Amino acid sequence: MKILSAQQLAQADQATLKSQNITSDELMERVAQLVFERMHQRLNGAPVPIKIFCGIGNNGGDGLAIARHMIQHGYHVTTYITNCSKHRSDDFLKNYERIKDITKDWPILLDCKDDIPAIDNGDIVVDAIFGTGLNRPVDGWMADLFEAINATQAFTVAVDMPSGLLADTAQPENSAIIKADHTFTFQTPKLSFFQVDTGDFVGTFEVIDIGLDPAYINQAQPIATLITREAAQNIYKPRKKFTHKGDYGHVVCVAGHESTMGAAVLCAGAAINAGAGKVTAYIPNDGDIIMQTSLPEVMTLLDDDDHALSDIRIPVKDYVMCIGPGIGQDDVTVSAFAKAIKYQSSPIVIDADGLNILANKRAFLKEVPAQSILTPHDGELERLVGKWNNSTERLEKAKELSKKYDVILVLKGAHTMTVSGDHVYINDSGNPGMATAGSGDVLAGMISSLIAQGYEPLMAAVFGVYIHGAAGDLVAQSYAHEGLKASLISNFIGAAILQLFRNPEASNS
Ligand SMILES: NC(=O)C1=CN([C@@H]2O[C@H](COP(=O)(O)OP(=O)(O)OC[C@H]3O[C@@H](n4cnc5c(N)ncnc54)[C@H](OP(=O)(O)O)[C@@H]3O)[C@@H](O)[C@H]2O)[C@@H](O)CC1
Ligand SMILES: Nc1ncnc2c1ncn2[C@@H]1O[C@H](COP(=O)(O)OP(=O)(O)O)[C@@H](O)[C@H]1O
Ligand SMILES: [K+]
Repeated sequence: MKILSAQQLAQADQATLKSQNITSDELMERVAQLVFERMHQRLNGAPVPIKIFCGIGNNGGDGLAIARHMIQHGYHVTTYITNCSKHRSDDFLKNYERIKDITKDWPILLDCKDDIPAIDNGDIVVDAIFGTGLNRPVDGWMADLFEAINATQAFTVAVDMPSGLLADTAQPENSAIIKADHTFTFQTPKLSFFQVDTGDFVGTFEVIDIGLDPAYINQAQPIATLITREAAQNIYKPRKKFTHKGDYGHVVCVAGHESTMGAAVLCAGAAINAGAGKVTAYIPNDGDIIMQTSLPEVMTLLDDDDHALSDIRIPVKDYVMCIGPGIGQDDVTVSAFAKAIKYQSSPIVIDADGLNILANKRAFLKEVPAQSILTPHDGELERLVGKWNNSTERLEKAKELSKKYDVILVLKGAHTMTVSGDHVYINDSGNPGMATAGSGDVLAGMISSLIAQGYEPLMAAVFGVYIHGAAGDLVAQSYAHEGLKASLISNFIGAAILQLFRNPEASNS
């Protein structure tokens, strides 16, 4: 699913008015009707007090139109206008008149801190103050109002976006933002919904298709793409009947150190579980028994050193290298790593200590083959690109690194972002149970496995990340977040691929 910028959405809005020959007021009415229907479906006429806060732009106009529908359906609605600017939009003013025609009274105007109404924990708050038109930080009494709303337990529903949140530009520190429990967002989700410093303000969210001009949406270059189940289905490559293991590639996992052989086992195991034809683990000599007893399907190549990797020689043709899980940073290993990546000419996957070595010895970055995949968590990313002040800057720094060295970055987190030049793919599967030791090793093995099977590196990363999260989601259904561990994610890779094509209704029955 495309993620468009606030500016693109405003253009889509204009294109829609033209192509569908409707007025902006009619579009606002359509939007309000769609939000109202969803709220009505859930509330089912409940006599709960609903407090709708409306700004004076089009987001406020939406709020007023939603309020009107709710009042007409017998809901207990109080409508407030936050009188925060002299510039009232035309469609706000039309809806301001219309609601008065129904209630025979004007909505309550809020002008200062003293006007902020009491909000009870049992109320429902609808936030229609600011949407994509926010153009400066919220301050003064409006910030006090946001704080008052956030301080209550009242269930808060945001219209299009939580007010105070920017859609796709850097959010200033300590911004006043309404913390929504649920957000009805229009046409496409916004980039800030997926960023670690802003995503929590959105609560759960629902994308409402408001019927914006398909021609505009189709040609628009998205600022990011959300990888949903449907997107993952389209990337999957089914196997052909007359094939053999040679068709599914060979992964060599260069991994492990005396106290971290588990990382090598997890990485190689995930490479096998994700479908590679053959997997070899290149490990310190003492790791042989551990690997061979843990994973009978995996072959081993042993380093001369018992405890660490000291000289990585791989006498095998045509393989995909995955290097880094649990290798440590002993001096011998750093030199061996440099030599190993220098001899690679096709894309490899670099994770964990492989990334830390690259951060310490930046000259090695030039030796990384084009289109290789680097899979940093935020600690590793910071070592590679330096500190950032906000998520927008984090993403910009990652794009720069990706372009400078022609590599693909998998920025791991709650919504893992795969960055290739200016293209960003945001993952929509996974859960907090996956924040557990070794789950990154599993991901690195999976992505290498997919490259070995013929997926282009970028698609291997995007699809691998999705299936990794989906496997984690299946594990969580039986083991809860707490019981989820890395080896279980690996064991559920096949189930996650099956689940991609299972009819969700059939699987519930
Ligand atoms: N495109 C679509 O798909 C569709 C969009 N639709 C809806 O329109 C929404 C966008 O509406 P919008 O452009 O009128 O902007 P909006 O968010 O109401 O805010 C602008 C107002 O706020 C003010 N203001 C801003 N910052 C402020 C601050 N910090 N503190 C105080 N004031 C501040 C600013 O005032 P000014 O800067 O002029 O003084 C201006 O008056 C969008 O989110 C969606 O809900 C649908 O109806 C149809 C389809
Ligand atoms: N809150 C979360 N929600 C979804 N996925 C998560 C969350 N936290 C971590 N993950 C995923 O778990 C994995 C953790 O990787 P990493 O930090 O490298 O672990 P390790 O180094 O222990 O192997 C990543 O794929 C990341 O996206
Ligand atoms: K809002």
